[in-house]
Amino acid sequence: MSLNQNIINFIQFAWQDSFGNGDVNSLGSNPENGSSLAQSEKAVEELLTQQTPMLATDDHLIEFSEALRTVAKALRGSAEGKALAQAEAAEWKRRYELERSKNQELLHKAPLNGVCADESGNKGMDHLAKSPRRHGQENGKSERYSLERICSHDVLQDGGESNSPNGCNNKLKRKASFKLSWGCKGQANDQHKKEIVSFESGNITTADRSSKQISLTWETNPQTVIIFTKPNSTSVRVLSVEMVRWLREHKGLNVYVEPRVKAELLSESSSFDFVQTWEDDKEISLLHPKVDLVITLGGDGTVLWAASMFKGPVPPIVPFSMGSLGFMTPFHSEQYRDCLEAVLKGPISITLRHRLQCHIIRDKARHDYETEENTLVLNEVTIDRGISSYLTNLECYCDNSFVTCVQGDGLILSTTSGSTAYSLAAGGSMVHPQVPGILFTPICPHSLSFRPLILPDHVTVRVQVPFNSRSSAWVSFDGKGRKQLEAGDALVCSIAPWPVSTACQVESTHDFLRSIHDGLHWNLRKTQSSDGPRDT
Ligand SMILES: NC(=O)c1ccc[n+]([C@@H]2O[C@H](COP(=O)([O-])OP(=O)(O)OC[C@H]3O[C@@H](n4cnc5c(N)ncnc54)[C@H](O)[C@@H]3O)[C@@H](O)[C@H]2O)c1
Ligand SMILES: Nc1ncnc2c1ncn2[C@@H]1O[C@H](COP(=O)(O)OP(=O)(O)OP(=O)(O)O)[C@@H](O)[C@H]1O
Repeated sequence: MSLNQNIINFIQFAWQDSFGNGDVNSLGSNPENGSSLAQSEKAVEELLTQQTPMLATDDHLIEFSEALRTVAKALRGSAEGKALAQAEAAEWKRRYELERSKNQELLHKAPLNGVCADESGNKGMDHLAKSPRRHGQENGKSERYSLERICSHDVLQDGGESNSPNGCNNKLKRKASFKLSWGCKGQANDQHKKEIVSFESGNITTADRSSKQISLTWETNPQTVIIFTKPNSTSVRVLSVEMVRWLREHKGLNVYVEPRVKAELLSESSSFDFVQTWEDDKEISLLHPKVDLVITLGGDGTVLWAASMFKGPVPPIVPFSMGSLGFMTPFHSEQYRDCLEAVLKGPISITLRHRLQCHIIRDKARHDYETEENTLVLNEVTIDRGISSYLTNLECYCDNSFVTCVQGDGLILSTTSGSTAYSLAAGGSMVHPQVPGILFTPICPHSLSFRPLILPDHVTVRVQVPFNSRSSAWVSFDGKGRKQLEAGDALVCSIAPWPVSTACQVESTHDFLRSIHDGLHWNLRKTQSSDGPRDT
């Protein structure tokens, strides 16, 4: 094959892979393609090195070779990603086949063990009877019970009498207990740990695992509160003066406020010099261990603001509504005394709101230490086209699986708390804030079939601006702190280990429904009158 032919082949492969039919398997699963691509890429490199030195003025050639290098880099990245995903898929397939053949084997042996079919003639899970085994054995280190095995189909067979409804005397007594293990990210070094739950009777129920209404009970009295207030609002300013005084004089609490608010309070009266504040945002992140409660006076934006001040754990927030909408602010400011009395006494219902931790990885960063700091969001992280008039082109991956390519105005990765904010406006579902998950909502996708997704809470989502993108993209965090994403840069996002707990007026579900009824007038319609045509 001539070198020129090689270049043509290479460009064809590059074109197909980058802009072609979107078939993830097309390149990696065809070894011929892979090797021809590699040969062509090599040949192009050879050609480029064999070229007589180019004149500095030969701009087209320089541009062309740069473009080829970029394409080669993108191709290599994409092929590596695909290979990884395929290896993982192959491993799962192997495990599945192994499990299936083991089950088949047991199925054949089962009649000899006295296991019978159910009424439908099928053999349920119970036919996977094995030799007697005690629960204690599951704690052993044998490979069979390694934590990777997430469920046990095993049945204890201890020689007792059967109570089988179909009269089959199969000596099965009860199922074996087992454990399920969850991978979870630890705080230290982000190491993966396992959370293990035992199922004593061998029955999986969600009753103990589901996220229930959470109640907070103080074990010692709260002593320190921090108040965040919406700026430039006279009503907020008036209330903050009154509330700080009441908290000190009637409740004997230590009060922290923002430096701006301390100046406002001192301008009212010098008697407010007991109020504490901080110098810079770094200092406030150290306040967490001292503060028992956060109070916000404003709208949802003030709750977002308060949460953003805590880059790690966040004390419980009591949000007073002094804005127009107030999805996350159930408390009425007029009754602040009663509300705070109840909260300080406890117990209180809380909504545990998950946050997303977002991290930008720059293509030009060569070392781990060059990565940027994590940003935590309570509502969402948005990747959009900013001032560019081109479509955004965003490649999205969920763990190592390719999700899709977003071509449109952008993408919202939202928490369930944020599901009623920007994500809702872009067509995403409204989700109860205690449902753990990540909403994947496109903004004006240029495609008829791009419906929003909800992903489970354990995944890591990666959104990458491809090398062939016409423009850069912009990221914003809860509507703030815009950052540019250049071609090759990626945003990586997962559920953060530090949720935000907000106090409920009644309880989580009641408050959520109230906010969608009162705030959005959800499904408000005049009731149809009873007169008129009826089914006969
Ligand atoms: N098209 C849109 O709907 C759109 C566009 C940009 C930003 N936003 C939202 O605004 C948020 C920032 O809020 P802000 O107050 O700082 O800005 P803001 O002052 O521009 O207010 C945005 C509006 O969104 C409401 N809001 C915020 N969080 C909400 C939530 N979880 N559920 C329901 N409504 C919510 C606020 O009450 C406010 O009315 C962003 O996180 C984003 O979700 C929405
Ligand atoms: N303590 C604060 N310091 C600086 N900015 C703040 C603070 N609290 C709120 N903000 C900002 O002020 C803006 C408006 O706040 P907020 O949403 O609470 O009030 P609102 O707009 O009147 O309420 P609503 O959105 O319900 O109508 C938001 O952009 C928010 O980020």
